[in-house]
Amino acid sequence: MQGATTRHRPRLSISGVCKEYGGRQVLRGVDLDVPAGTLVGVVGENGAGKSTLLRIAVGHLAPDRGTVTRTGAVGYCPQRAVLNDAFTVGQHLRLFQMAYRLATLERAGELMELLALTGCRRQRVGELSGGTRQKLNLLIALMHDPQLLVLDEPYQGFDWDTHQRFWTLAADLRDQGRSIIVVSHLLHDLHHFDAIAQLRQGRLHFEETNR
Ligand SMILES: Nc1ncnc2c1ncn2[C@@H]1O[C@H](COP(=O)(O)OP(=O)(O)OP(=O)(O)O)[C@@H](O)[C@H]1O
Repeated sequence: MQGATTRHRPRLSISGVCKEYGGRQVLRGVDLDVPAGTLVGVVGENGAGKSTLLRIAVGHLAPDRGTVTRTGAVGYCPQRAVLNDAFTVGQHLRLFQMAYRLATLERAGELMELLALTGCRRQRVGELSGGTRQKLNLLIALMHDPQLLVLDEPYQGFDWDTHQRFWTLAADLRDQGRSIIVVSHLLHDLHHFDAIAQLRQGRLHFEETNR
């Protein structure tokens, strides 16, 4: 949260970030600090620049100006899942186990249970429903238990029970001290956030919530 507490050193600190595409300015000086134990919502109209901001936050895209500082491991759930249709769910888990250098898939197994994915382990990703693909996309972002979670509309296509379980999980992770950013379009989800950052005309406008 901008101007928020200095209790904790922010896990993510974005300062004066600007980005344009082909002469069109999308971000015009964005500042955002996300301390440990904070769940921040980023909202805004379609095309406001939310995904652009998150891609810059995780280092997938370079800003034209401004700085981004991150500490600790990052878990990024992109808006569009980057999965290989020919591989099974289990093969994805083993691939990311190597990429994250995890000794075991214990945490992935817990998340599989929580997201009701356990029965899909042997299925090829190309055969999964949209919501189930999205569960795997989220699981891959969380399976290494990162300190900073950057989640771009992570519950697209989730059924209501899974949607509710996602918010319980997000609150637990926040309470354990993780820093979490979630892009959301759903008005009925805004009460879950500690702060809401609205992206308007290339700048973030902050609202505290009653949480
Ligand atoms: N690689 C790119 N090249 C050119 N323009 C882009 C590129 N990526 C995004 N844009 C444009 O930048 C603007 C912001 O896009 P972005 O995807 O960040 O918005 P968003 O707020 O996440 O939108 P949505 O709510 O629809 O997901 C849009 O006008 C989009 O067309």
